[in-house]
Amino acid sequence: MTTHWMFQEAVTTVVPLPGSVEQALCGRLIDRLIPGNAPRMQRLKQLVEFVAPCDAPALVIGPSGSGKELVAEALHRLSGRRGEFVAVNCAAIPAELLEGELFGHEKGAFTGAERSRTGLIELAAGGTLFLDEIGDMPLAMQAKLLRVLESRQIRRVGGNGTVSVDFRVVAATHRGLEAMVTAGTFRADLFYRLSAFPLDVPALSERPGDLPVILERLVEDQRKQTPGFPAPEFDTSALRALAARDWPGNIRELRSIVQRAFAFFGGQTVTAREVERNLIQMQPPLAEENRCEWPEAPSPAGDASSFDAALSKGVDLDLRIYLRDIEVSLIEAALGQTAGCVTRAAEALRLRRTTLIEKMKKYGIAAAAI
Ligand SMILES: Nc1ncnc2c1ncn2[C@@H]1O[C@H](COP(=O)(O)OP(=O)(O)OP(=O)(O)O)[C@@H](O)[C@H]1O
Repeated sequence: MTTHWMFQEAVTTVVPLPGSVEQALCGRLIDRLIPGNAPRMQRLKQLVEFVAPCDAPALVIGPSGSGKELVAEALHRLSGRRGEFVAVNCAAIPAELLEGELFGHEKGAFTGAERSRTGLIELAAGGTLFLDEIGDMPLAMQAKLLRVLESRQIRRVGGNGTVSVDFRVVAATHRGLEAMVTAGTFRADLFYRLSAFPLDVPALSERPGDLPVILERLVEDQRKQTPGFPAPEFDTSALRALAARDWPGNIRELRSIVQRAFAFFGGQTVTAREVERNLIQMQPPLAEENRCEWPEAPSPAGDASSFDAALSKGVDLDLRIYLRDIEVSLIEAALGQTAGCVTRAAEALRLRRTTLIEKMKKYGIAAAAI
């Protein structure tokens, strides 16, 4: 990946391998590009595979940090387009400079334009222009973008002639564009032009079952970025604790947790206790702190001698987390015995069905996965 241009934070480019080559080498490419197999992700990935080869614009919608740019990159990688993936964050470029950035400018077009410059749209020729945070694009610029999408021609700022450019637009937003259209802050015609293929990326909390595979990818990414640093290992209690959270910052927030885990627990096992106390509440681990060695996922009857032994070793116990783990183990066991039938599992646990469903949602337990 190379970074160009004045607003380096706002613009990135990726040169792809032809999708078919990667696909042949490594199985289903989309699964490598976008980890996660929750039903909504499977549908999204199927759509991406269908939509990728088309030239029509696509609009990726979803909360901040949910992976919209990853989806846009996947569209590009699977498109077979030979050009670059040029990503522009519309919210990060001042409104008065956005036109020059996108369309380029001629020498002397404005004060300080000492030489002519190719715009980002031209840079994306034969490739994909990714317009992130499209909801932040000023209305005047929206009108110009629509004209370019219709005509496939651009005019550099201060230039006389037009240049034809073959590029594909993928836009993304975490905002409700339809509401913006109603409020008059987003052009209806551009909205309909961009949303030829709307692609909905779910929040991380809507797919807790995907957390382990996403976490694995984030750990792998971090390991590549910091070679030589031992990676932490998350045990099943840690995975449950993470899956039970809301994640308002989505995968970006989970990435920060992984970075903390590398700093605090490189080469060690992370349990639910470290997740809560150190990675979420940000208490630095103390060298002399005893780590919880309680047996994980205990049987309902428990084993009094193992508890006695653990207590006599002075093991620190977080009762809340421990009891939650017991609850999760029992729910999983009941669902396992009833082949995932929630009604019968609720009967076995003497819970109301709705209570069990609420608990399954809270802990990220999917009946189908049992
Ligand atoms: N399925 C996934 N598996 C692993 N990592 C992911 C996944 N989706 C996204 N990420 C990572 O999470 C981070 C945020 O993703 P991304 O930038 O695509 O989110 P976004 O929705 O475009 O955010 P924003 O709305 O702020 O632009 C990135 O580091 C990305 O690599």
